[in-house]
Amino acid sequence: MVFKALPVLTDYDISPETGFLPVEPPLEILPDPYFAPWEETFRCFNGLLLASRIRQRVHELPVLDASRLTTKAEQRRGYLILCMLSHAYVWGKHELAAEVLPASLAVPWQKVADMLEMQPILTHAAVVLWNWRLFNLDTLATLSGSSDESWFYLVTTAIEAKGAPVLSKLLNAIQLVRDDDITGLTQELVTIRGIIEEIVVVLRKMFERCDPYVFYWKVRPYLAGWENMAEAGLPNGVRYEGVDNGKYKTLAGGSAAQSSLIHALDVAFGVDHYPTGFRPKKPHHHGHHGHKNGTTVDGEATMNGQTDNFYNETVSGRVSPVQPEDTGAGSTNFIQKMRFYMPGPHRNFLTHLTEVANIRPYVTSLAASNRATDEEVLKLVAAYDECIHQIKVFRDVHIQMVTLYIIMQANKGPSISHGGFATKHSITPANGFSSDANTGKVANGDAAPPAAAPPVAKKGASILYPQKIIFGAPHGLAKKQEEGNDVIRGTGGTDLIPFLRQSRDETNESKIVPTPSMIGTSKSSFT
Ligand code: HEM
Repeated sequence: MVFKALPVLTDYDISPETGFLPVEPPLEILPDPYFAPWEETFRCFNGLLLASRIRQRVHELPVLDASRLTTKAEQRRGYLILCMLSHAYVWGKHELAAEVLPASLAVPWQKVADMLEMQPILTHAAVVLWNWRLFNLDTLATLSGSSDESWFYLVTTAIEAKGAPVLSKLLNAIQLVRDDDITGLTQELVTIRGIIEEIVVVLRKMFERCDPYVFYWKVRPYLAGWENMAEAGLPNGVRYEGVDNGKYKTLAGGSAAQSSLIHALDVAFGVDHYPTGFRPKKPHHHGHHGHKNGTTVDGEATMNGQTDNFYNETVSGRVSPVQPEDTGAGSTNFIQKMRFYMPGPHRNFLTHLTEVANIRPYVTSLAASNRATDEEVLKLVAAYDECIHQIKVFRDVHIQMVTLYIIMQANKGPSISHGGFATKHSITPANGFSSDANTGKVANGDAAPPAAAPPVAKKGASILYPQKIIFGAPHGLAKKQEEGNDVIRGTGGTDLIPFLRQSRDETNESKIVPTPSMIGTSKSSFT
């Protein structure tokens, strides 16, 4: 039998030791003095943001040529700087959201994103993979200047580090399936289960030092992208001056849903995800399966090893390199959409992994064969199911986290009526804050810098940071609580908690021997 070659991690910018994290700590400064204007602005951008001076400073920046960032490390540093400065610029502080991003940020941001095969928007890669230093593990940058934000990123970075060794083990497991080595595969799965368990231990650390209030009101607004952001004053997204003739871009904000690590687990274990509310009922796994031989890779487009392949838009299926158009309850699952925001080589790795993933069909076919009651097969099935169970536990804990950090904070409301953010009427020359949305004059009466009359949201946008009405928006799942209606809906028709629950349930239902979900599906458990 001819097998497709297994991916070699290093071909995809992945290290067997550090996984999707770079082996060397990210650069703390760009070595070429040409980029000093960026570094100098970056060094003090938290203070500039707090003083509503960041836009002014950006207007003074020259348009630098990002092609002078020659190494990967330099490109990642440049990308981090431009992500942070651009999100600070667009969302501002006590300012209306800016609808136009000046060329000094837009042009090099697009350029460096292209070099990294990414998008010009704040991503998991920017704030988690390339934003740390080894000083008891610390971040290089935060938007809010808070230790809570550092912790939020660092816990995620630590998950990437803890999970890194799993990647080689997943490839080993795939090889062991090809070798038809049941005992070896069982051992490998037991080790993998242990690693996923450790990931969950790290995940729980989020509760220790990231205050939900600070996260929700001070950090999350800045992670937002510009998709489904009409209520925040960006109905069409953001125009990047000097890029694509200034066409509007709508891009989702940063989310750990972009973590290639979690995607790799789903792909390797054949956990499929469907658009929210569109999920085929999985048939019982015992007694039948869709593959004659789980070790064959050719022709297994969906690799879930079942007969329910009628739905072909699964996450572990192929991923288009272009941005999926439908971001809501339509045909494209949100998790799949997140691959668009990963570094190119990592995204390509997941595609390759999809093509060779064979564990689930193999285990499924054995469980349905006349060897189903052999002790070694029973052990294998148990080991596989325990891996799935740990991924499901990860999602259980994650749902609790989202409930505490988002749903509960949104329900409670801010401790100061405007949540620390200005509404349009509070931005007047009298209060001394920043620019006037309608005239483009800065608050002290001086004319705005000529390069850019502050590009702001349209007249009439009255809510800058609409946490009070948007649930879940910053990661691209805008949620709007309809008046007189208890249901929290996403503007794309999706709903935050149902989406996460479905993802958790899809995991649980991937077990060969079904067990009920640990957390009930009743809505009341989360409200
Ligand atoms: C305070 C902590 C966290 C909050 C509030 C949070 C919030 C969210 C939200 C709102 C979503 C829905 C999709 C979106 O809007 O992006 C999501 C998805 C997701 N998050 Fe988190 N997250 C947190 C921490 C983490 C961490 C540390 C990880 C680890 C990698 C993680 C991994 C994921 C994944 C993989 C998804 C996709 C859904 C799934 O696979 O089931 N999250 N998160």
